[in-house]
Amino acid sequence: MNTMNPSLTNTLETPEEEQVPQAEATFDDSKLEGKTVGSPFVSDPKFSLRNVEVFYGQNRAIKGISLDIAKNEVISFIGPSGCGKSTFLRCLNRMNDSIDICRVKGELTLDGNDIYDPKRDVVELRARVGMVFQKPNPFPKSIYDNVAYGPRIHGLANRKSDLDDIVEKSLRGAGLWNEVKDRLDTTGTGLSGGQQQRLCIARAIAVSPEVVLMDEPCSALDPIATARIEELISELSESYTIIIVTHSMQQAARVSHRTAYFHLGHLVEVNETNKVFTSPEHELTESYITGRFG
Ligand SMILES: Nc1ncnc2c1ncn2[C@@H]1O[C@H](COP(=O)(O)OP(=O)(O)OP(=O)(O)O)[C@@H](O)[C@H]1O
Repeated sequence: MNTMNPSLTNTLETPEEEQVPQAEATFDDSKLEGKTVGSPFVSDPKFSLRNVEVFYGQNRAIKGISLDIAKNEVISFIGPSGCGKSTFLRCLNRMNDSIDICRVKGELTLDGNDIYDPKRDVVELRARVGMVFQKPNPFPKSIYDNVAYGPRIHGLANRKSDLDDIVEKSLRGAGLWNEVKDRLDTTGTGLSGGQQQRLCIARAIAVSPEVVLMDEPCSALDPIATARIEELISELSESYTIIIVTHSMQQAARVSHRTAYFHLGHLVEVNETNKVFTSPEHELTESYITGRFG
């Protein structure tokens, strides 16, 4: 595709450190609003998200995004730094609630029910929609207690043997059981970075979520640990809907069914991952995946 907007092309030829500010200054992004190209909608969505806007004080960080996410889908969110990927992800289990200046508008439903209903039990929502963060963040507790924590507070096990089963099943699901089964009472923070991230995945799946949100889950990991987590994502997608924010286009290409490209708070394109990386529909997607900015 060689139909770059001339003002954008000029911007992209500026020195690297000036690219992003100049792109934002010269590129009129208002024409992107509500104009997502590709296939943002599905027939039987797990999440239905319509006209979503997110404000931090006066700053409109998400600008009227509409998207469906299917059951058992793996979808990647990609785009330049600051384009709103994490903000949009955090709307899905109301993690933004903890930020005082943050306001979310629009219609966001999970299985047809309003995520932002004031009567909604947010603890229950976050059990259904779990989250794995960029930096592995195990509790300073034993490996066993890290995984048992959620099932205990949600009352998922009446007997110790039930809890033992959940811990084993979750650690197996996260591909960590064989490495830790003989030291479950040692501290989770003593594991390697990749093991800690798998422990956090075990902790997330221990409460039987339906969805797992992953915000750059491999950015602190080496290539071997990253490969292990990516394998795990493929395995987990048989049981869970997975939404992953990533800066690695190779990772998005390897793990996801669809890929969503964000730009300056807009959702520019959503398509089958293969299409996004081989024949993107939007010139901004093409510019990003070919490394012209971002
Ligand atoms: N807690 C916050 N308070 C105020 N503004 C915020 C907050 N978090 C994010 N923002 C702003 O919202 C916009 C989107 O940020 P966000 O972190 O969602 O982008 P991102 O695409 O995930 O970026 P990155 O790839 O760098 O993590 C940015 O302008 C950012 O400065």
